[in-house]
Amino acid sequence: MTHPTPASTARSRDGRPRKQIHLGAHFPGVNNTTVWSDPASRSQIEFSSFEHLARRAEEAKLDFFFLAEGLRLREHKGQIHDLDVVGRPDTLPVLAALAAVTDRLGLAGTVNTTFNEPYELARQFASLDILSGGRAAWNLVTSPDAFTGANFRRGGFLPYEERYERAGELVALARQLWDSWDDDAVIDLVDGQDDGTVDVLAPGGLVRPGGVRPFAHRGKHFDVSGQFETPRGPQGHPVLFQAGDSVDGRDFAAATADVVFSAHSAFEDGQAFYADVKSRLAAHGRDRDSLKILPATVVVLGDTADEAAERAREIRLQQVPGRTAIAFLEQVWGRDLTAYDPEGPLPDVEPDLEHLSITRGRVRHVKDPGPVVRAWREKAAANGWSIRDLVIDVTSRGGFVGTAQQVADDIDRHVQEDASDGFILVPHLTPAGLDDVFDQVVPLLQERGSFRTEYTGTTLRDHLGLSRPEVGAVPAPVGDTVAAGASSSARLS
Ligand SMILES: Cc1cc2nc3c(=O)[nH]c(=O)nc-3n(C[C@H](O)[C@H](O)[C@H](O)COP(=O)(O)O)c2cc1C
Repeated sequence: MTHPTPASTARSRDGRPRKQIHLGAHFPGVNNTTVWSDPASRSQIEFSSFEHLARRAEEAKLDFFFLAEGLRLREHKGQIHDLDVVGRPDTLPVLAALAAVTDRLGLAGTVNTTFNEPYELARQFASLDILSGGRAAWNLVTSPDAFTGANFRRGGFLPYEERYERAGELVALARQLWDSWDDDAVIDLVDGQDDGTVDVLAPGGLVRPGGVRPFAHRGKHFDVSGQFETPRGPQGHPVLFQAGDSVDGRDFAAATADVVFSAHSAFEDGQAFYADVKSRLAAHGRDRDSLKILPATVVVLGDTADEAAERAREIRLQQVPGRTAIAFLEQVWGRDLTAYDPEGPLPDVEPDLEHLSITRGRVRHVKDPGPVVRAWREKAAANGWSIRDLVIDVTSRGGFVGTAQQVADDIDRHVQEDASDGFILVPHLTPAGLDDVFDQVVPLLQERGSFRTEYTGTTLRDHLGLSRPEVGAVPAPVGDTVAAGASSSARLS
């Protein structure tokens, strides 16, 4: 099922061939991971910011650039949440623009499966794959909340338990659309020769008889039929990422995804998640290497371990100023806590169960705050912590903190010992926050033979060691799928 990952003869400590590390560069969204108040931070919306991170990631030979998505401005107590930056552009135009200024870097975009239609998404990602020469990836997310859904044309939200059902039908349908074109469907008009190669990018004009087939599908969530407009991309199907953590999410990943974007970056937690998700693959007839698991992580470097730890502490203090700490507690307490001093003890009032959705849009709501509040009070009392100290602790994302050598050792250990297949690196500063990782840590990973020194392929599937799907190799969507029999030999318009 998979290509061998780029060759290295080096072996890991237990004698297995050394696994090759996969690395992505995450362009932060509008949350407080980036210290927006730092003078070194730039715009979250100007193209130069995206371009900086993408160019530097490509120079460091990373696998891909990664964009998250938020579809509605967050609100807090009825107001736009503006403690961090507000507003961001749509994912796909940004990636298309980056395709023009990069050459090999994969371009991964998060796009929701609940609010969009399969034809639109299949066409957009096939187009990105074509424009980028085979570098497109789609991170499938399923957030179904009504607050976000109200922005969409059908008020388009779903019952929570149906989100993966719709996602599964949508992706299977997208694959059917991508497969409705043969790789060599277009006859090259320049030389008119049938040389049997993938001719998607040739200046074609004639469709080979039978090379493009109509589709028709009637299922629970979609009832569509027609002909797909966009030729099959260089990768056949864009690489599919999945981000979702529940049992349903893990099964969906095992059935569907090429990459899982996870939050399990700590070593033991990572190993448990890795074993769990990989063990689900066999039931879908897939081998372990056909799915890569890449947790998000942050890296803080220093000349000594102590210096790095000190810097990490400073970054956390910048990420969680007093007002942010209070706003975070208000999400759990469901009430206004602005009268409390963030440098003082936790609020003595109890949570207001009537108003738990005080914050709306891409946040996790605590269903029963009682046990959470009790545990936090105990933790704060035991450590002598203020509100701000506690919020810094409970919102910590862990990550790698140390000298470049220590961080390289640690990243490699996680990969060689199956806590992950690599990482999606999240910077503290936008857009230059990963420059020191590229300059100092990546060369050490390269020296030990765990990370490529040159790209050996042209597509993201090549970088990740993933096979290129053949036409028709994946199952049809659940529902009535009309076999794509009748052929089209019409001239392309
Ligand atoms: C690491 C990670 C990153 C995510 N990134 C996004 C995102 O950028 N946009 C979004 O709408 N949802 C995002 N999600 C939310 C998931 O798509 C999903 O809606 C959520 O995790 C609930 O699904 P689950 O119950 O299977 O975990 C992310 C989830 C995880 C675990």
